[in-house]
Order: sequence, then structure tokens, then C-alpha cells
Amino acid sequence: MFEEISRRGLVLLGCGKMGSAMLAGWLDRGLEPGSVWVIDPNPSDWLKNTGVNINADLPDSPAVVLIAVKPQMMGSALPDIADYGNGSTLFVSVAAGTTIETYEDMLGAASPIVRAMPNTPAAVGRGITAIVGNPRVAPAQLDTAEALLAAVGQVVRLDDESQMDAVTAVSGSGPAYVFHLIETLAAAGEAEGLPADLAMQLAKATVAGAGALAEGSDDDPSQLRVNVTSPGGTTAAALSVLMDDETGFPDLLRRAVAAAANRGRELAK
Ligand SMILES: NC(=O)C1=CN([C@@H]2O[C@H](COP(=O)(O)OP(=O)(O)OC[C@H]3O[C@@H](n4cnc5c(N)ncnc54)[C@H](OP(=O)(O)O)[C@@H]3O)[C@@H](O)[C@H]2O)C=CC1
Ligand SMILES: O=C(O)[C@@H]1CCC=N1
Repeated sequence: MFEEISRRGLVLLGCGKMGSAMLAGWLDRGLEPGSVWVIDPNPSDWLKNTGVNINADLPDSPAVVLIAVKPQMMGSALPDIADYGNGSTLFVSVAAGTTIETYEDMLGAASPIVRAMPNTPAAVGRGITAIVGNPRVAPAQLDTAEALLAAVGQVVRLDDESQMDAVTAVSGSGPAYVFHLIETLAAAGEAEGLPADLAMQLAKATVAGAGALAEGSDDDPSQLRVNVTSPGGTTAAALSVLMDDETGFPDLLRRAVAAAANRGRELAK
């Protein structure tokens, strides 16, 4: 799966939360640590124990440079890898907001660039990543990007880069909404008198189990919801609150997702 990368190397620019999540997945799936070069000013203890090259001399012509620094750090981070521009190295960026055009300006218009939006469940092989490339990306390079990201979960190809801010708002940021759901569901259980650890165990297992059922079932989520909802029962009482037109989930999530997408558009400026 990683032949080209094993031969030429992979440079990971930035190894924080998202970079580590992906690197953990690749190493688990057999990528040789010696074929990875990480650039990061403060390598974590976890990273130091992986056996990858850290802040070492870089390979001459890596197959892939994966950019996983914050959008605000691009100006200071990209010069480290700019020499690879306009060559055969494929750039893959996971940064929210930063457009392909920005990379073309900074790395050279002839550079093959894939913009990707993964999410942190990649760390356990359950991520989902959307990808889109510029016209310089050869089909085999898009396949390489897809293989790299498929090693840590599902991959979808986008027709148009303009979809990326909405993707970021749904699946890139989405795990945080679900973790917040777990936190608040557990807190609500505590408010109803449950001990904190029991409430958290119930909330985590419920979200994980419902997610697995939604993914594995032939029924769509709305039918799965109906299956839980006995007429006149407890679920119906809760859903009357959650599905309220003005204060319920639909409006709340619409506003949250719009705020995330708008922030992505701002980061592009
Ligand atoms: N976290 C997530 O769920 C997701 C994040 N992303 C994208 O991934 C990117 C990284 O986000 P995230 O991992 O959360 O952020 P982090 O801050 O955790 O990681 C960024 C890493 O880059 C390092 N860094 C800073 N400056 C440089 C530099 N000049 N050269 C090399 N490395 C540098 C940081 O070091 P230090 O901390 O010491 O400054 C840090 O380790 C962002 O662009 C984000 O949009 C995309 C999808 C999901
Ligand atoms: O919060 C952020 O900006 C990044 C992008 C998607 C998830 N985390």
C-alpha cells in the first residue's frame, strides 16, 4: 500500500492532534517509521517513541509532503518545504480554510496539491476524509492520497473545492459536536441523580452503539429514531424538546454548522 512512500519518503509538516492521529493510523497499518520525516518544533513523547525521523535532514524528493499545521502558521511553516514545489512531490494539506490557490501561490503553480479534510477518529481507523486535487495532480497521485487517507478510514472524492468548507463543518469539526453530546448527555444524567461515572458510561456506550447501528443498519436514521420512540412514551417526551422548531437540534445544528463553514471561509482570506 505504501510502496512509493517507502521508496521516496513522506514528510509530515506539523504533528499535533491531527498529524498524530493520521501517523498513528499509518504506522499501525505497516508504514515503516524510517520512511517518515516529521517537522515539528515540539515533538511529543509519543512521537519520539515512534521511530520516525524528527526534525532531521529531509529526503531529496519525497513522494508526499503532508501539511498538518494550523492555517495561521502557514506563512512560517511552508518555507521549510517550498523547495519541493513545482516537482514530482505531491502536497496533501489537511488545513481548514487554506485553499489550493493559496498553496499554488506559495509552492508554485506547477505543484500537484491535494486538499483534504480528515477527522480525528482517524486515530482508531474510523475517520472520514474528503479530498480534491488541482489539475496538476496525476490520477496515480490522487490514488496515493486516497490510499494514505483510506488507511485511517473512509475517503470521499469531491467534485469541487467549494464544498470543502461545508465538509469541514460537518465531518472535520463534527466529532467535537458528538463529544459534546456525550458530555452533556452524561451531565443531564447526573442532574437526574446518576453517579458521574455511571452517567458517562451510559452516554459513551449509547453514542457508540447508536453510531454503529446507524452505520450498519439498512434503515435510515429517521426510521431508527422511530424504532426507539414508543407512542406516548419517554423518547417522545424528549424528542418534543429536541425537535422544537425554535430551540431544538435542527436550528441549533444548522447554526453551528453554518458558523463552522463561515469560519472556514474567513480562514481562506
Ligand atoms: N484537530 C482536528 O480535528 C482537525 C484538524 N485539521 C487541520 O489540521 C491542522 C492541524 O490541526 P491540529 O492538529 O488540531 O493542530 P495542532 O496545534 O495540534 O498541531 C499543529 C502542529 O504543528 C506544529 N507547528 C507549529 N508551527 C510549525 C512549523 N513552523 N513547522 C512545523 N510544525 C509546526 C505545532 O507545534 P506547537 O504546538 O508547538 O506550536 C503542532 O504540533 C489544522 O490546519 C487544522 O485545520 C483538519 C481536520 C481535523
Ligand atoms: O477546528 C478546526 O479549525 C479544525 C478543522 C476541523 C477540525 N478542527
